[in-house]
Amino acid sequence: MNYQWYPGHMTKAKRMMQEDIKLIDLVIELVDARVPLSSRNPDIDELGKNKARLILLNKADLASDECNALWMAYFKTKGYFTVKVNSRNGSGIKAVEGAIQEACKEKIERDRRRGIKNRPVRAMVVGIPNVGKSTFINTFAGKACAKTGNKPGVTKGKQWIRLNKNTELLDTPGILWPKFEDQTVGLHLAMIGSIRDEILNVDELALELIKFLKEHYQGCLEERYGCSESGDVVSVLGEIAESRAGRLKGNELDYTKAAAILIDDFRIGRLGKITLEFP
Ligand SMILES: Nc1nc2c(ncn2[C@@H]2O[C@H](COP(=O)(O)OP(=O)(O)OP(=O)(O)O)[C@@H](O)[C@H]2O)c(=O)[nH]1
Repeated sequence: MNYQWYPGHMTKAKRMMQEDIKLIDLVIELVDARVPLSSRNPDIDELGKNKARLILLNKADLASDECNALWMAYFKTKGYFTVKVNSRNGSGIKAVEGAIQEACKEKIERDRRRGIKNRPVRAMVVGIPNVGKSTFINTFAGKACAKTGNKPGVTKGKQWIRLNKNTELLDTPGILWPKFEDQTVGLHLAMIGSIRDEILNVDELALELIKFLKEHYQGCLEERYGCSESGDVVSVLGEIAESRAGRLKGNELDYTKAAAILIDDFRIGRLGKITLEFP
């Protein structure tokens, strides 16, 4: 689902997050491994202060392995526990359990000192639209997905998923709005598909993507479309149109269709594992 954010939506989302965050020990923040900076929400550090934090580089299957490693190291230096995952097929998911325990070590230790035994860690998943929150929750909860029902003393209507004897997860993720002010951020979010396509100029997006790929992932357009990559961005798009999009009336090249094909191929990983941002 795609969202359009208005000030009212943002205020409401923030209020809901503030409510939910009171109930938990750990914030599990999903970012898109292809755009780890742009897919972070500007307010999450403030909202999640005093909480244990875990960052998941989701959709790691679509991002460059080398960049995934660099981003993991980057977030580590910033003091976050980080795991790369593919929520769709479950790879990396096992490591999340260990990371949760690591990230909540202090809390577990504190409980132990106070003589509190077996109080599970409570966590919630947060992230911008389309980053994979529901997919992650479903995969992570897996078959063990036994909803615990409303708990007395906890806000009415909250459902907790008991993951194991140590961990409970709020079943509804916190939806965070993305940053908008920065043009590059907008562009990157558009490329990965987290901004409504109706409000985008797909041709422009495709030209920007071609420019980026020519510079950082040489050969990937050639491999996919058999185009030369040596010309300017418009002529590369023209070559893609030539080979993939068919002709318009009057024998004109269909640039818009070519642009849509290119963007789609990128989003589902047909151009290879591509990261758009570097630490
Ligand atoms: N390749 C790949 N696709 C993923 C992964 N995780 C989620 N997806 C896909 O990304 C899309 C969005 O996933 P959702 O789980 O609906 O994302 P969400 O964050 O809950 O989205 P909203 O409900 O819009 O907030 C779906 O098409 C998923 O199949 C992943 O790790 N790898």
